[in-house]
Amino acid sequence: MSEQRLGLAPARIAAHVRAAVGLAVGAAPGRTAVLTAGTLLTAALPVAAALLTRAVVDGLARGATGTGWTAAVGALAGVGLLLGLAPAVLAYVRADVERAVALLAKDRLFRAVDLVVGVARFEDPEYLDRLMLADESGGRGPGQVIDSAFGVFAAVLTVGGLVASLWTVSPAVAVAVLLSGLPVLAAELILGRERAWTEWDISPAKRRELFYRDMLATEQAAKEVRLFRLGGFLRERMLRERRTAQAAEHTTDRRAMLVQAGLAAAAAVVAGAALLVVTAQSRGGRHSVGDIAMFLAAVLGVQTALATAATQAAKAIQALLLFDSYRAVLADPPDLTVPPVCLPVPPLRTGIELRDVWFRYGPGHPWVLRGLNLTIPAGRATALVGRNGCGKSTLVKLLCRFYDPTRGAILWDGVDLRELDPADLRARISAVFQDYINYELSAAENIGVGDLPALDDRPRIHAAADRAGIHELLAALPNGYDTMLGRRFNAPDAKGVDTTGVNPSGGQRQRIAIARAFLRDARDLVILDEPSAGLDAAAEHEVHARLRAQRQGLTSVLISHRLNAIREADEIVVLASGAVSERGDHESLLATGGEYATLFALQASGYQTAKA
Ligand SMILES: Nc1ncnc2c1ncn2[C@@H]1O[C@H](COP(=O)(O)OP(=O)(O)OP(=O)(O)O)[C@@H](O)[C@H]1O
Repeated sequence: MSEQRLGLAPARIAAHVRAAVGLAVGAAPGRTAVLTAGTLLTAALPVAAALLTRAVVDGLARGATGTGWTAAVGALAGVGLLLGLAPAVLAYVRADVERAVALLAKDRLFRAVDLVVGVARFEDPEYLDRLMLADESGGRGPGQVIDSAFGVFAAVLTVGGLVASLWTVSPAVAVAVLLSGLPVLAAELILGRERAWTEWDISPAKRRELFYRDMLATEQAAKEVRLFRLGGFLRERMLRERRTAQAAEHTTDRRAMLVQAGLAAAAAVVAGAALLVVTAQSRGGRHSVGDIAMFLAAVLGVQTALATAATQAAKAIQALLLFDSYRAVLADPPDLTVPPVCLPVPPLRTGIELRDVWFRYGPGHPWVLRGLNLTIPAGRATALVGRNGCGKSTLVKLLCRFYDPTRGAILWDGVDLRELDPADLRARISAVFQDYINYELSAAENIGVGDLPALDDRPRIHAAADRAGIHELLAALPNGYDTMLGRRFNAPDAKGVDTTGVNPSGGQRQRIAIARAFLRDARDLVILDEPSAGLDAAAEHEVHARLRAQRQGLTSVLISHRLNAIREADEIVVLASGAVSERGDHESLLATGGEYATLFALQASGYQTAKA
């Protein structure tokens, strides 16, 4: 990923800082103000301590014990108290601001993700890497940027104050001590950038590690992992990714340690030399004891503050570079073009036309559809059949505008899908996809997510479940429709007692997915991509009877490898080599004696052999 490395143009940094401050102010304005004031106050404390130390020590040397001196002692004690209290209080406020910022950042990030129109972006490893970094840095990044910016600001104030105090003792020493801190600052900035690059570089390894981890510890994979004895293999792969990430981190840490140790030694030499110079001068009576005491406190303070400024600046740079991923995801251009003003999506009247549609999943991918021409007439059932991989599901994904055709067009009553609002278009479609989702939610929610406004509408949910032939089973679950489907999480029952969920069978899950689609009734287009593959023969018959009733008057696209299930479709379309190879109703296709007739005869003979 190194070619993707992020730059550090000042204008970009300024924009990121503004965005981070905007996030903090938006998330927690009052607490951000408290944090700002507190940080500035804390920055002034070391300077006050150094000046007060001089006053107290000089007073002592003069034998002064009056109210002025006592006040200075009291003030020094007060500053000491504040210096002790401030870190704890500021840490508390800072953590609070960071939590608020993390929440707002996550909200904004996943709103942006939700605005992605198609699905290709979720198949793009670069985007997924960036999203992972954005999620991580969006949470801690803005807080860290602000925190570090404050840290740098506070340290610069401290350094300024202390250097001014040093100047009164020895301008040359003040300049030398200040200059000795500059290499530290430069080195830390470079190290901060390297750390960000390292995080960027290891993000693919981290994502792969997460994948192996999921394989090792999720129910879906547990069966195959055990049967194939994959535990050791997957664990080794997971650790390999971890080792790769750790090796990169180790290299960066070692470089940081060497640079920091070298610079710390140089700073100590400068401090020692300065001390020699000033003590030599004080022998000549040029400096008071208080000057020396303040000088010692100031040299130490300047070096500590410079080191802090450098560390904070490095953290800020690191956070800014990672924050870049966050802002990049937020600013991503649309994946599919949507016109600024979309045409409304009217109810389907004549039909959907695929006109010379060519499609492949990317420039390096083979063509899936090659000049496909097809009309899906309104109010009729169209079945798509064809061998594995011939493009049936791809066609369905294009109808939902999850991708755009690479060439050609898809027209909804004559209007190109690209002219329509994708959300409006999808609101007119009901679908059971081949790879439907099993939500780790309650039974009612598993159906209700098909039409969110109906999430709490139990009569409608029950009716949809009934039509999918699953109502009785769901009603009889331990907590009825409130039973959790899936066993990953506990779910409290009506009395608040934690209960584990249930695991429906494959066919039952399929009926639940069908119920979800039924809940979206009154849609213009119903897509059923292999809706009955997991059902037994009796269930298949029953569900298809219900599907036919559901489809009546609606436009439907039905995909199935069980040709018996789609023989009653108004039109059967056979896809081969990315185009339509045959079309007609069941009888006419059988009469033609082509691919469909061959496949149908094969399946029928299979049933007859099984019967015999
Ligand atoms: N997201 C994707 N990225 C890249 N290639 C894909 C993607 N989805 C499908 N393909 C490829 O596109 C081709 C068509 O796949 P598609 O799923 O449309 O076939 P299908 O006719 O539905 O097959 P099946 O009968 O097995 O379900 C296949 O070669 C497949 O490998």
